[in-house]
Amino acid sequence: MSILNERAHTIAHVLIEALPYIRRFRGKTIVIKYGGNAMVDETLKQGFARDVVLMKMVGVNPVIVHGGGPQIGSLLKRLGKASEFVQGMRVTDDETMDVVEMVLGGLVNKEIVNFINRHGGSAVGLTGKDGDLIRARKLLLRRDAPELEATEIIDIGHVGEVESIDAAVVHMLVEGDFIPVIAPIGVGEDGRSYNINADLVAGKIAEVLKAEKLLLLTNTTGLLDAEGNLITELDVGRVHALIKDGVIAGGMLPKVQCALDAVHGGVKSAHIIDGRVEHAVMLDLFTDEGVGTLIRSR
Ligand SMILES: Nc1ncnc2c1ncn2[C@@H]1O[C@H](COP(=O)(O)OP(=O)(O)O)[C@@H](O)[C@H]1O
Ligand SMILES: CC(=O)N[C@@H](CCC(=O)OP(=O)(O)O)C(=O)O
Repeated sequence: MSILNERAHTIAHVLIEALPYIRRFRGKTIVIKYGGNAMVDETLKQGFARDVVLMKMVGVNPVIVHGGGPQIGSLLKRLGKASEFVQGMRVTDDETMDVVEMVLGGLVNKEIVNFINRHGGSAVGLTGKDGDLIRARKLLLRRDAPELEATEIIDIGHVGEVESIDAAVVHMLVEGDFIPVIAPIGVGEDGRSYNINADLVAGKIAEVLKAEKLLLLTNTTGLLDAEGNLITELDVGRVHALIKDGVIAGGMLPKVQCALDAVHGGVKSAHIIDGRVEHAVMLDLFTDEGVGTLIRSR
């Protein structure tokens, strides 16, 4: 076979391999959590934008929820403010909340929108304030304090949890063939802004939209065990032990929690994948190559 024929053969093979997946996902909603750690360079960002546009073009409805933790961290650093996390959540005082809103609702959100639109899609950026999409309440963390034989409540400022989602604006955009790009900022009953972990927002949105799949793009090959090996499918019964032993920690805590909540809430499956791999979204959805950690209800 000539080199040209060989190339044509490979292209045909790849397209044919995608066919059953396109048929399966056509008309369905896929919620993609695009973590700040997966937005590391231009090539990856362009690859992500192309994948999302291709999904839309073949009839799948992507809804993006993005993070931006490292991007918030770097602006805080430039402003001389330290980043502090408790149980994977950023301690958010008044000044930090302003920075979070600027970075997530402004810089990061508009960059993703712009990338998608430059690659032929029609993306629209929103925060949870637009259309009253994400109603939030203050998140109070709990920590067992054996020395006091009690549970300690920790207040970490303007950090919220999702109280409710009004997805009307998202439905409207999807029906109009737009790609919604959502920043994880919620609004309280009193009109205050809340900084919400992006994984938690993605999980709830996936639930409310009855998504076919929740894809969580991060900076590891997936969930790793104590030896650093990839856990390809998460056994729900194992989760508590993994948390108790400190194997699931930091930013992986809300990720695993939201994936479990989403599948219990009706999302068919959740997948934690490596966003540092070029075209991670396309590989996961349209080929047999999907890797990472799969979480599904039993
Ligand atoms: N068991 C685990 N497996 C993989 N990553 C873990 C685990 N426990 C903690 N982590 C940490 O969680 C991080 C991913 O969470 P996070 O930094 O919040 O990413 P993102 O910005 O993509 O949401 C990993 O880079 C890793 O440092
Ligand atoms: C409360 C809380 O921690 N909010 C996160 C929101 C951004 C986020 O979740 O970004 P990644 O997905 O990139 O980590 C933060 O301030 O970093």
